[in-house]
Amino acid sequence: MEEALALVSAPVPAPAPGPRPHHRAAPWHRARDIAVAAGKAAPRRSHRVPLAQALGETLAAPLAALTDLPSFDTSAMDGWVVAGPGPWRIRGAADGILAGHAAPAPLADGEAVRIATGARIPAEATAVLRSEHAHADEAKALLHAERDVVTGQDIRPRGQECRSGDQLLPAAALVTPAVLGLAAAAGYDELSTVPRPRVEIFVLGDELLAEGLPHEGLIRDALGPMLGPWLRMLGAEVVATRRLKDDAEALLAAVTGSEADLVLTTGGTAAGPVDHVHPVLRAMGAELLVDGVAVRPGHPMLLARIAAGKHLVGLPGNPLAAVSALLTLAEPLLRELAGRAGGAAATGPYTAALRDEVHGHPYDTRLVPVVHRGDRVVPLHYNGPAMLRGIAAADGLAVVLPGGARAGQEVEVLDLPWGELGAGEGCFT
Ligand SMILES: Nc1nc2c(c(=O)[nH]1)N[C@H]1C(S)=C(S)[C@@H](COP(=O)(O)OP(=O)(O)OC[C@H]3O[C@@H](n4cnc5c(N)ncnc54)[C@H](O)[C@@H]3O)O[C@H]1N2
Ligand code: MOO
Repeated sequence: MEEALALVSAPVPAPAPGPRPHHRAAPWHRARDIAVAAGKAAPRRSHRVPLAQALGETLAAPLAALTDLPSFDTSAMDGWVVAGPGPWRIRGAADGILAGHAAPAPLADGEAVRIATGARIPAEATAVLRSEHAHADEAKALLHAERDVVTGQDIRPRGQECRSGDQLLPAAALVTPAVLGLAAAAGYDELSTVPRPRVEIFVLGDELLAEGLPHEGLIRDALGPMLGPWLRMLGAEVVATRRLKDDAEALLAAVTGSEADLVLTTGGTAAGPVDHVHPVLRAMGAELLVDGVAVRPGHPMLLARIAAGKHLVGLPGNPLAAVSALLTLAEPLLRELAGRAGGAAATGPYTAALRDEVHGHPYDTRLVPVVHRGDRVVPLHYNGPAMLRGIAAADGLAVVLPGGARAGQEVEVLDLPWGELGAGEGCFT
């Protein structure tokens, strides 16, 4: 302890004695708004990447078609392409016209030729007959239709889906596998996207073990294995997750040396003798944008601007408090930095009715793990600040305002990024 206090004293200023005053705690919605504003104020970035690397990023500019789609009149079916009314004289080679072939010779009125799905329609053709709706006579000279033929049937005209230059998707659209397919069809080899924000994670704590069972006051690090994958699901590139001892000098060196857009620290946010995050931020001359939030769990969370366009989010060490801070401060900031805020992926919070009553905190907002069941959300037990058992069975966090919420009351819900995978039936409710 002596040693730890000595380390904090020079050159990093020691924390103020006694508990940190709470007058600076921002209301929960205000804290999120500040995180959004911090993200919006950061410089916009974009890069050009091959299609395969763009997955999960957002479009930096609208996606305009580089070609008509389809780029030529094309057959929608395997069968016969005909000109004029039938019956038709069967023309030419047995194979007919195949997809990928050069322009076929024009059809004369009264002619039919075999055609494959996706093949180019010859000039003067009027319709395509599916093979199952037509038959040739025994001599294979004449083709007869087996049902009425409508002009233009089963021909996809050039430009049916889009014309070259048409806007296919707006800027900020999330690049999904379907978007990669559309971009390729529309002629793109590369896309201009917003790069994933780079995040570096520093997990603080002398008491943390990287493997094995807890023993002699040491506990497993629950945040290192959780945060990287979670941040990737939020669209971040995690450059590293490093465990640091409770050492102010080491933390200062790590934070100042980081090239990430967002540094995440875990632990050390409170006012204990080895809680070095505040003193390190002071030593760096960082600007504290949020210093405590009126939310349970996680109230010592903080957000600081540590350099132009670079931020630090301090997550409290209690694991559920860290999740609360991740979703309160890091998620909205990253959504802005990743350019996801304006796109269709930005569904934002919504409301749902609680199945059961949730007791409130007298002054602070509570974030409570819930799981969707039908049109209701069920609050989960094991939601204490040090517990992950509730959140591990959850697919959302309910925002319970001071005073609590009755059964049946609508509350705001923050989806967890794996919600669509579905949470298993838990025995926790
Ligand atoms: N005097 C006060 N003490 C505390 C206050 C306060 O307002 N005044 N707030 C409490 C609250 S609320 C929280 S939350 C914690 C926040 O603590 P820190 O951010 O400083 O975190 P630590 O003290 O380092 O750790 C707290 C707790 O979490 C465990 N921990 C830390 N890292 C991990 C990890 N990676 N995996 C699993 N568990 C972790 C650590 O062992 C502690 O048990 O402060 C309260 N105190
Ligand atoms: O933020 Mo603390 O999690 O209330 O224990």
